[in-house]
Amino acid sequence: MDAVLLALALAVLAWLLVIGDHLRQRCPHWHWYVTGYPVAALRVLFTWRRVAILNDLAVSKHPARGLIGDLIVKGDPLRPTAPRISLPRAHRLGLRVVVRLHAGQTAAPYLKAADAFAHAWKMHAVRVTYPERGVVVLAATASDPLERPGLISAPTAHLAALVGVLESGGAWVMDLRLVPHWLIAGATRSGKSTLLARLITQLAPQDIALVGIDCKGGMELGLFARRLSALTTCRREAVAVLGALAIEMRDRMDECRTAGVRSVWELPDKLRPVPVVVIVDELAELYLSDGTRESRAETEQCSTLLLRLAQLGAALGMHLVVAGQRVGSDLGSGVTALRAQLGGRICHRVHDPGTAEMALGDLNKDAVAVAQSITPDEKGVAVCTGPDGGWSRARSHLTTTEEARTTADRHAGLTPLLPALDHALDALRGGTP
Ligand SMILES: Nc1ncnc2c1ncn2[C@@H]1O[C@H](COP(=O)(O)OP(=O)(O)OP(=O)(O)O)[C@@H](O)[C@H]1O
Repeated sequence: MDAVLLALALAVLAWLLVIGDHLRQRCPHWHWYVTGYPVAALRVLFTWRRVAILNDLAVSKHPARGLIGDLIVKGDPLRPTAPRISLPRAHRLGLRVVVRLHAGQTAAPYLKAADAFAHAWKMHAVRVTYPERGVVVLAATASDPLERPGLISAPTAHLAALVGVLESGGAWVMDLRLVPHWLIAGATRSGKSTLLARLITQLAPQDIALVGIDCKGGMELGLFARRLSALTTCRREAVAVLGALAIEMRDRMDECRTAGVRSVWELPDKLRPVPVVVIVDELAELYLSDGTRESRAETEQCSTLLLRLAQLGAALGMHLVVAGQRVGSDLGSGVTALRAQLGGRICHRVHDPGTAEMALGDLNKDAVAVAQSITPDEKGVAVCTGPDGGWSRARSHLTTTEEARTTADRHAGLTPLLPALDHALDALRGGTP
């Protein structure tokens, strides 16, 4: 009987070796379950104590000093006990271990040891989370799931955009009903415009007015002009359009007050005004002043109007998606105040630590470190926040400019008219108001 079992095991092993490569390429998840996970799980179990001791996670049940005859002996206690861990449980992309902390231990040394875990277990990365006091979860991924992310689908909802894949393999959705305003940071060539293009392709078929503020002369958002209800290409125009939007907000407030409701979402469908999503590309252009009085006045107006939009817009169906290379506090206190109102954060690779700190620092210090470790090769990779306050690495779906423009053109007929914005722009450009 034993001989039969041994022969069977050898046959399965041989079969796995033969189809190993094929399985790895065609079904990486199955390859991981069958060959990677058992080895990695054993590695975790066998190395846990040593890794825990090396990283000061093990403690001794005995005091650090003892009595030998009449002598008190002090020193590092021998045989420290590692915290208890669960059996590693496999998931699609790696494994997960639950650690029960020793009494008085916090998650901080585990966060510091994340790289050591990944090294000892030969995994791509280990993420440490602490769902409750006394418990830490170590989620290890075998390879970078964002290296070659597949296309993923998710149920569509109004004002929600499926923009990419999360590190967990789930859908990365920017849902503006759940998180009304977003900040997207990233150095040049990090993937901001691709993400905005993806966002626009996802919102274009919906009953939404899109307003573009692109002070790079409209080079980026101009491609989608046919689906935009208004497009501004310089700061003066931005001030005019933001001013018109502030008036629109006041009108919406009046409508809500008259109907006795607290937000436009409580209005009957017939009366509900169309949601407006204002997309700003290169935020710094709105805040940088050349020192002249006119320019300073414009930046102050922009700052105040954007802040008002972010503060009051959510209940009035007005949303803000702001992208920029630099969003550091050096741009002025207005940017810091605006950031506090932008609940959704996305940080691609950045040049300066100040921008990563500005994008994620007030939410999670670990997220800042992960954002700073994104390399120039990882285009479209970002750290993003979720509606539950958590964060994750993610990668946007590569959307070519051509694809985004074609989609915007295809849905040009859905572009809602916002006459107040047109009038403001016409008045500024010297056209007929
Ligand atoms: N998710 C992605 N997957 C693969 N490649 C991507 C992804 N996102 C962006 N890229 C590639 O990275 C390059 C730069 O992207 P993009 O133009 O979006 O960067 P950017 O941050 O907007 O740069 P800039 O500030 O200079 O406009 C492009 O060639 C694009 O094809």
